[in-house]
Amino acid sequence: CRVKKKSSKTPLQLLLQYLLKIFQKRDPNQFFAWPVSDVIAPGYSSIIQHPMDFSTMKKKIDNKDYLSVMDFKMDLKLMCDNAMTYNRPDTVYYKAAKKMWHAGLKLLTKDQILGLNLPYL
Ligand SMILES: COc1ccc(C(=O)NC2CCC2)cc1-c1cc(C(C)=O)n2cccnc12
Repeated sequence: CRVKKKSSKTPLQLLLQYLLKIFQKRDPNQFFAWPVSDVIAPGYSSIIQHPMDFSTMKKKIDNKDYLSVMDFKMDLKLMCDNAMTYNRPDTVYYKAAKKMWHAGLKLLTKDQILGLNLPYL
């Protein structure tokens, strides 16, 4: 008999998936979509100790690694801080990270989240 794969998501997973999509839309060039490699960014892995990107955040949502929106917000900040550490202020990556973090600060507040019209809130 076929074992039914349990794919139902918890309310937190549904919320974080929704929030992740909002931030990914703000990265049309997909600079934050995948881990940064040493090939495209020389010396990256020796400068950045804790890399983070949207694909890793997606995996963490699916693995239920995030216990709160705050955990998710910390990884968004880590991703942006990494980009503002490795890249100089005049680069597209630094500027994109700065904008991304400001968007994160504005959206990831209790009022903003409770104000989202989501069925599971
Ligand atoms: C997954 O990361 C990437 C993926 C694609 C690109 C990319 O399309 N770059 C083109 C725009 C001018 C070359 C850049 C990056 C990229 C992100 C980053 C970050 C986030 O630091 N980065 C730093 C130095 C050089 N390249 C990058």
